Amino acid sequence: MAQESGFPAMVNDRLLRAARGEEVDQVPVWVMRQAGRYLPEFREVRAKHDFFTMCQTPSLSCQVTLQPLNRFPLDAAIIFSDILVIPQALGMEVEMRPGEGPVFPSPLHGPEDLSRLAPPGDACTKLQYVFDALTLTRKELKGKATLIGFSGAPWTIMAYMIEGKGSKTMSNAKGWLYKHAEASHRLLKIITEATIHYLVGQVKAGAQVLQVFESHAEHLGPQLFRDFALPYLKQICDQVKEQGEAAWPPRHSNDVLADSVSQRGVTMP
Ligand SMILES: Cc1c2[nH]c(c1CCC(=O)O)Cc1[nH]c(c(CCC(=O)O)c1C)Cc1[nH]c(c(CCC(=O)O)c1C)Cc1[nH]c(c(C)c1CCC(=O)O)C2
Repeated sequence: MAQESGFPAMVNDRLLRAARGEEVDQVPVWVMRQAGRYLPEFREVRAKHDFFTMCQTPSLSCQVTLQPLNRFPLDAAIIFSDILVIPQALGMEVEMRPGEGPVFPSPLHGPEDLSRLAPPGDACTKLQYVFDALTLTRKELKGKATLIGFSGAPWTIMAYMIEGKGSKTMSNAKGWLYKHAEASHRLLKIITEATIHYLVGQVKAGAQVLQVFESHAEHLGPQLFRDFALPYLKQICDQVKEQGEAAWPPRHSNDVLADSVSQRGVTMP
């Protein structure tokens, strides 16, 4: 594990052990959105900085990632960032509006808008700040908890890029799947390629476990999910494992991945 050598030894590897199917003394615990507004110390930092400025500043990202661990005996830290940094790296503007959530001022209206996107291979060079935040946080954790990296899954990211904000029905994004199936696959491929580079970069930077959030899976029936979500999730799992192999002992986790890929929220040991 060449990339691992620069980091402190693990004092608590409960989550890593469980992810590999090994025995653990206790069930590992971490919390969805464990860094966030419920913490007064988070709100204090947030009052002074724009959301994406916090994501883009490794010292701030590290600080708020560690805040919940200072209060609770959690077994993992999930890096403070957002799934929408991928559309940003592809050249789209995203704002985090208080009380409203994420908003894209110029979402994708039709297939002709795909020409606005930056090449996916270049996207990661713009996300160096996430890699720096991961490396810093992994060191600061001093082995007391597992560091989790993450991304959104392609369909979920595509839906945001088209809807431009949260939506109860995702009707515009679903409309693309029917009206512009070929362009939908082109967009999903772009997001998939950027995401693979991004997740491999996260592993190299110090992430020990990856989560891929398919938060909008609920809007797809089984057939649409099989056509527009599953192949891209599988490609991400296969290629990240292949390319991240030097940083990742390839144990029996492939089977876990294959089985869990159809679930909402894929955890990659
Ligand atoms: C869909 C999605 C997003 N972001 C994320 C998902 C996938 C998980 C899920 O299904 O919920 C993932 C995410 N977003 C955030 C994290 C950080 C790590 C952690 O869990 O502690 C993670 C893992 C920070 C955040 N991301 C966001 C906040 C709150 C923003 C603020 O402080 O203003 C945090 C801490 C904002 C965000 N970001 C997103 C939405 C819809 C919102 C608005 C919701 C809200 O306002 O609570 C997009």
